[in-house]
Amino acid sequence: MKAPVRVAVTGAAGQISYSLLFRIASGEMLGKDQPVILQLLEITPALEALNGVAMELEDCAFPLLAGIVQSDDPNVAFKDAEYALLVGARPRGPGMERKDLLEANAAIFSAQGKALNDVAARSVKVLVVGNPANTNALIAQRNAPDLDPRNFTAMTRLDHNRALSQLAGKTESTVNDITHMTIWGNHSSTQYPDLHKTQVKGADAMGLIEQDWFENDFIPTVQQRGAAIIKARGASSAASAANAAIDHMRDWALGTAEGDWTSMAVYSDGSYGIQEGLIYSFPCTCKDGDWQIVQGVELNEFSRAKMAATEQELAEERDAVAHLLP
Ligand SMILES: NC(=O)c1ccc[n+]([C@@H]2O[C@H](COP(=O)([O-])OP(=O)(O)OC[C@H]3O[C@@H](n4cnc5c(N)ncnc54)[C@H](O)[C@@H]3O)[C@@H](O)[C@H]2O)c1
Ligand SMILES: O=C(O)C[C@H](O)C(=O)O
Repeated sequence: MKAPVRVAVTGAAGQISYSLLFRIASGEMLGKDQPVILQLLEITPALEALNGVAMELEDCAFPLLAGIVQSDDPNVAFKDAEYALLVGARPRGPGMERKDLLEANAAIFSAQGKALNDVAARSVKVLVVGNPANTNALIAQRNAPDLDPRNFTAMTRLDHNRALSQLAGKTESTVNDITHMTIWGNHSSTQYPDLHKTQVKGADAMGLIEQDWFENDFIPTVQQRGAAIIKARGASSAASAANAAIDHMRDWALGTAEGDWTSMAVYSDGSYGIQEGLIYSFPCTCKDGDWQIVQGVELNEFSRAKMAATEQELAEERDAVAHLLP
């Protein structure tokens, strides 16, 4: 049996975590041979609820669950963590503007970035789920100067999975038939779900669908799917978000499928002309615990314009919190 690894999860008493933690503990994220110690962070008023979740985790008697730490102190929850899933965030309140939301979360993610910098494993793999996820990841990264910026990622895997299902439905295929899906940019309604390299049973997806469906149905459906779930459920997506977080971390740790890629919001190195330092979603492959941005994807004018629009939004989000960035 391998030695246990420490997996920190924030917002651990929330809706996403209620699905996520049980799947991490059962080995779905890091493999059925990898014991885990869960290090759970919550705000002080939620510690009692968190204790209830911890009791349920115990009651599952997961063979791979080697320990549970509960805390309201990021320096405790992130201590020696090799994986950190930052799920907890301040939700948008009544009358709150996007800028207010950015600022409220900037406080949380700068404190958590500092704590990761001080106490986490040097190779810690950080996934930010809490919204606005890309900019929260940027804030955490900028507050962790001793860690490699490549350690910080944000989640667009839910958008990627949504896009797979929409295309499978349209082409009367299954998600297993589809490869090379790409989400570019921000996890927001400006994201660009791109089918120009996507294949369905080895055939070009764009040859199987109409341009009108791509532009006026597929793209807005994927962009607006989070809002559609909120409208239908009266609460934001939770189980599907947890599932995407598992997929993102599993691929990062254990590798993407041979010959395919996934979508991850990662530290831009200037690839495809995207401003360096933004946390932008690109097509990525993962191997040996590391990710690479897929190079050489050809882009037409339509794609370039969509990619620039979502880049612009991320630059504006960064600028709105610039006074809080070190
Ligand atoms: N990236 C994505 O694809 C995606 C998808 C769905 C939801 N989300 C986002 O994920 C976040 C969590 O969603 P949820 O449904 O679990 O929300 P939730 O409100 O049920 O849970 C959030 C939890 O975070 C905790 N929390 C708040 N501030 C904290 C802090 N400073 N430290 C630790 N914990 C803190 C809260 O007490 C709460 O228990 C939201 O921001 C949501 O918008 C992102
Ligand atoms: O859109 C939201 O606010 C929720 C979440 O980010 C989602 O994509 O489901």
